[in-house]
Amino acid sequence: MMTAPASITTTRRRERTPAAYVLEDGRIFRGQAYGAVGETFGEAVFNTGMTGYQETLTDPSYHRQIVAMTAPQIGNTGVNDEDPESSRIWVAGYVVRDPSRISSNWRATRSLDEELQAQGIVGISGIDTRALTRHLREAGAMRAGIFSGAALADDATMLERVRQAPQMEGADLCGEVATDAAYVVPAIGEKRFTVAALDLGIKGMTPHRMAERGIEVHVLPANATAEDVYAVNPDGVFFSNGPGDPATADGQVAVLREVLGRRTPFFGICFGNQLLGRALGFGTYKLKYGHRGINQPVQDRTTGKVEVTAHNHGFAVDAPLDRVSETPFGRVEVSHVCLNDDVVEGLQCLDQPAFSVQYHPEAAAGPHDAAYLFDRFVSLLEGQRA
Ligand SMILES: NC(=O)CC[C@H](N)C(=O)O
Repeated sequence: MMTAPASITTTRRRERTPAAYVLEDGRIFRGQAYGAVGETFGEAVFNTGMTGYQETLTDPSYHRQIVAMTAPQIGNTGVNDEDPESSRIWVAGYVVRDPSRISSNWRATRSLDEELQAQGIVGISGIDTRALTRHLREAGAMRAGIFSGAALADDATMLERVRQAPQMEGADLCGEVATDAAYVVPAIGEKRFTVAALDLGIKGMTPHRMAERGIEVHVLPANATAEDVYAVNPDGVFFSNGPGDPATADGQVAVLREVLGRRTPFFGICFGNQLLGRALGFGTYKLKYGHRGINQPVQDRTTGKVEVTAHNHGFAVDAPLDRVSETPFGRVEVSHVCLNDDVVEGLQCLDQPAFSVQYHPEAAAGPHDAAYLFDRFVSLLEGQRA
């Protein structure tokens, strides 16, 4: 008799536990419990990536968000020990159309359903995620809740609970996901530079991409001061991605202004781009439904090239696309723009060794089109030394 190869694990068909996904505006989707049974609240968002669900689930920027996957079948390659971007799943809840009942991959150690249950992540399956996505595109991201098991109640009660949950606008969340203690990611091969990286919810691949280029990365807690930053004697400073509303991060903006004042090379990703925008004097605003996925077209305006890029942002920088801006730290231009909707995707200082992007050149998951940005950072570090 043939035995199944070790790489294939099958998931027991779960008994159908009814679940409801309740949106703040009263729209309700009914399906079955997926992952843990119970209740959870967060901002309803959708991700258009067809692969990379493990990286999505463990990206700390998804803290307090209920993520729906637009790809209809999720879980096909199970869960492995190599792809997580942090030590745990951060999404507040998970919404899928059709969970794969078979996990088939040579690296898989367990099924996604088992992993969601083990980490207590409440999810829902069997709902029309296309209708959900169309609704969120029309009505905008909003608060939501998943209810199953004993938490499933009458519609009015569930809706009331959703409407009591906190909003994403004004949420200060970096401190809830970032490291408490500083740590060092050593350079791979010969050490060329030291960088102080503020952890605002950093993904594991980011320091790795720097380490690959000879950078020793000192990852610092979100509340690190300028003194802490300069205590590591950095050749450059990096601000990471992270959850929540950038308008709340006044402490980090003050640190960044000091970095700019000292003309230390700076690179920011995502939340880090929003904070560079704020440090330069621009505002930030909430997008209607955000950009989340691994297939967003962005134009690098300095080269004219279009990149396919990974995104996870619900806020954006409010900077003019059509002209160079004068700021207290010199001239600045919008270096990258999203071709779907003209949202600012990057800032380039013209009189400072500083730049940032709103998207994810570390590509975990996602295409590697934007990896050159880490090389641009290395050029800034080299330039400072010359
Ligand atoms: N990935 C990120 O850094 C996200 C930044 C911010 N929380 C946003 O939603 O826009």
